Amino acid sequence: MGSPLINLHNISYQYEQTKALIDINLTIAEGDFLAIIGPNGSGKSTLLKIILGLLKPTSGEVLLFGKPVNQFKEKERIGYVSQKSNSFNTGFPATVTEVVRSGLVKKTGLFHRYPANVNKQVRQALKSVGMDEYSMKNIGDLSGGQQQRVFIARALISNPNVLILDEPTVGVDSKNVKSFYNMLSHLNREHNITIVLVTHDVDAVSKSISHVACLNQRIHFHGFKNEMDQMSDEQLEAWYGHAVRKVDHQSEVKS
Ligand SMILES: Nc1ncnc2c1ncn2[C@@H]1O[C@H](COP(=O)(O)OP(=O)(O)OP(=O)(O)O)[C@@H](O)[C@H]1O
Repeated sequence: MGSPLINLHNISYQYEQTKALIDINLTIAEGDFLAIIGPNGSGKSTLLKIILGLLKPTSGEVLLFGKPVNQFKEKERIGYVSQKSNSFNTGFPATVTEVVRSGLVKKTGLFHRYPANVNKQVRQALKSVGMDEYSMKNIGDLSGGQQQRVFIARALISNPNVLILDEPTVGVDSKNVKSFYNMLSHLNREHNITIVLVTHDVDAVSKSISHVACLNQRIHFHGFKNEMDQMSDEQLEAWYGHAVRKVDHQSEVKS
């Protein structure tokens, strides 16, 4: 196991009326590709916001690279692509290059100059998501999946160690979901980027991930993805809140 990059200790979170998270303990290590899965309203987005320091837990502690989240200053080490990235105003006349370059703003500040090698950095980021041929296109002229790749390139331009994605395949048509997850797998394996994502595509994502966390207010399972198959029906029911039936897609295809 790689060194721990994100540690959550006894995290709980309460919105005014709703208990969203209860006593979450989770360690994400260098090199992990973790999918957080769970039914609607199970606290997935809340958990990501707590990791990113956008919400302060009601109780518990978050450590990023060994430091408490409020003392962690190297924000560029964690890239984030929110669920709403591709609801960006696509009528806005920005090229793919401009969108990716804007990922450096948090590093340079609004009124600072971009570094001299910015064009090379943009090219590398676009290449790593398979979009280098689209650099001069208008972002509004791309498909949902292509736009999402550009937003990932924007997150990658500051060379993060960790990439956090909230439902990145919303807006990606089903035939492109597989190649989208292959691209994330490539970033994880070849560029050594630790990936944490929230998704509902349990089946499509399962070929790419190393770990899975099943969340429904509490963590009902966290471990290697092949161990998830050993969850008992009782554990599955407790997780989902109602009876669930396991479907083996492999045997469905064979029979
Ligand atoms: N800003 C908020 N104010 C009050 N309650 C909220 C707020 N955001 C989320 N909640 C509630 O907290 C719970 C967890 O919500 P969260 O968005 O984290 O779930 P989720 O698993 O990401 O859901 P989905 O899969 O539907 O996106 C839900 O019951 C939700 O209604």
